[in-house]
Amino acid sequence: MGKIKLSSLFSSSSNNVASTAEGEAKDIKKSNRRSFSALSASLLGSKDAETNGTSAATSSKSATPSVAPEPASTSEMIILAQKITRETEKLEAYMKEHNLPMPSFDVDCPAEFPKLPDEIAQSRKTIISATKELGLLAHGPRESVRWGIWEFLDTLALAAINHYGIAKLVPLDAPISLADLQAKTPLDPINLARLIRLAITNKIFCEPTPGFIAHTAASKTLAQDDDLQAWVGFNGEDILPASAHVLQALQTHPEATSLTRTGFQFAFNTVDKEPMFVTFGKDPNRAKRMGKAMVSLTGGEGYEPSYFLDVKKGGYDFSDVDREGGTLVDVGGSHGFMCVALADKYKNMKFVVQDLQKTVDSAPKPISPDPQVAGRITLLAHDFFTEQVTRGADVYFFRWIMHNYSTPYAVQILRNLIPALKPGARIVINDHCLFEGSGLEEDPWDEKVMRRMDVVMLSLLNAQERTESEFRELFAQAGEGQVGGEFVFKGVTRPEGCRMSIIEAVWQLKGQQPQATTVVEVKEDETAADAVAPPADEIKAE
Ligand SMILES: C[S@@+](CC[C@H](N)C(=O)[O-])C[C@H]1O[C@@H](n2cnc3c(N)ncnc32)[C@H](O)[C@@H]1O
Repeated sequence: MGKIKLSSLFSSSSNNVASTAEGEAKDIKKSNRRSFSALSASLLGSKDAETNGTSAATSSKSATPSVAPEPASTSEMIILAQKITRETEKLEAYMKEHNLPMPSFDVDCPAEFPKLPDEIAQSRKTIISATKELGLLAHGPRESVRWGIWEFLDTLALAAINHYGIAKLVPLDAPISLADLQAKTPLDPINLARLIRLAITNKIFCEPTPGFIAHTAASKTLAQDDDLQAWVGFNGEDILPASAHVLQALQTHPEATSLTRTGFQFAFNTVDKEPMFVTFGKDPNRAKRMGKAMVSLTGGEGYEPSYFLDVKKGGYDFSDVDREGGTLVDVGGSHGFMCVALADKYKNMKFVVQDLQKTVDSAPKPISPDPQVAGRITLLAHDFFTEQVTRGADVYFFRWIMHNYSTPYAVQILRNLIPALKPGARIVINDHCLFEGSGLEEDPWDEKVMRRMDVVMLSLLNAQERTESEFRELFAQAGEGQVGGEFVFKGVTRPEGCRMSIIEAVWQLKGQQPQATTVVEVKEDETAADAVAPPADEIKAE
């Protein structure tokens, strides 16, 4: 199967939804954040959740299962338990057949699953989501709410363990007494023991005999993986305090669009002073931790750049641009790793990686050991809150950019492209794209990750993940008032197995079909460091 066209998954009522939503959007033009989710949820109805690994039994009474329905007398718990057994047997059979180590909490268990074929990967996802659902049912409504709210305490314990480097202090091959471990940390014995014992309830460390701590697979992985430590540190010490202050931020500034009035600023006393990225820019250790955390995230399952490249599985096909020797601009492209991967695959295209001066300066030089690749990639300092300087390119690419900004900022970023756009220029966004409503079409585990990411974006940046309608609306707002041209929204696709979607629009002259020309004028070269406007700490978009 190739690309999944998200809009094609909707029933015929989706057209009504889109037009109703557009109508609604016009009515609320003053509103900065537009969500069509509630509207869509009621109109769209539920899809066949079973095909996506969702529990049809618990997701929606009206879902149409693709397999024969279970007898009416079978409880939801039994349906889930049977599903868990069925999918676990499939996973186990595959692991046995391929001589792979069985998952275990044992210290010697590998840190992650090997790459699994699609069907077995789906079994694994189903096990993850169905066990969660079964657990919730077994808790019952009141108890699941009562104790669900305490999940932040698990985060706190892990954050503290990570902060004091405790995983690295526990020997890999033998238990250590709590007294000996305590001697290596500034924590007192009671606090050390209580934090570790809470972590143990999540299979992070174990206590084989009372008072002696040893590694499990998870604690050993934490001890050995620097990027994972950074991920836990960034989440535990930046995101956790920021999210704890979101309510305060929302009560004070309910519009929640400014980069300097987020939970992050309330947590770190920088309200109305500076956005998070500026705070990090002043603290190299914190900035480095966030950078490494991003490496951990983007190298993780479902986010690898290879998804974008693999055309057979729904990645983006640039062969036509390549044939013409066209140019792609990676806006906010960091150190250019996506362009290196693309240049490796497409041998004629040219690439411009744009980022802030500091990031450009710290990029590896040469950008690739292969001169054929490096020779076609230009690094350019450019602030995307100023007018685009690379004019006439074929593609403007934004990966993990739009979700960092609330609508006024995201619209400004798109508007800044307009003076540079030739007819037919493509704007390709690589970001999460949420399903409308409560995501019944989404794999439940992916839905959980994306919804959590959405709230992380709120906590740090007053930003958001978006649905297809919301992306469409971004382009509509960015094109408003333009006389000559317009953004034509092409839609959303999603590579198989990937959490990120590909959202595309084309710039075309009003009333004309897109033309494909490939004249590229790069106005500045990589040595033009002084051509960069100072980074816009805060734009005046509201
Ligand atoms: C979340 S990262 C995404 C990086 C890369 N596109 C990727 O896929 O990993 C956001 C990037 O935007 C850059 N950035 C932030 N503000 C910027 C601005 N005003 N102009 C240009 N780049 C900016 C950051 O330096 C960072 O590299």
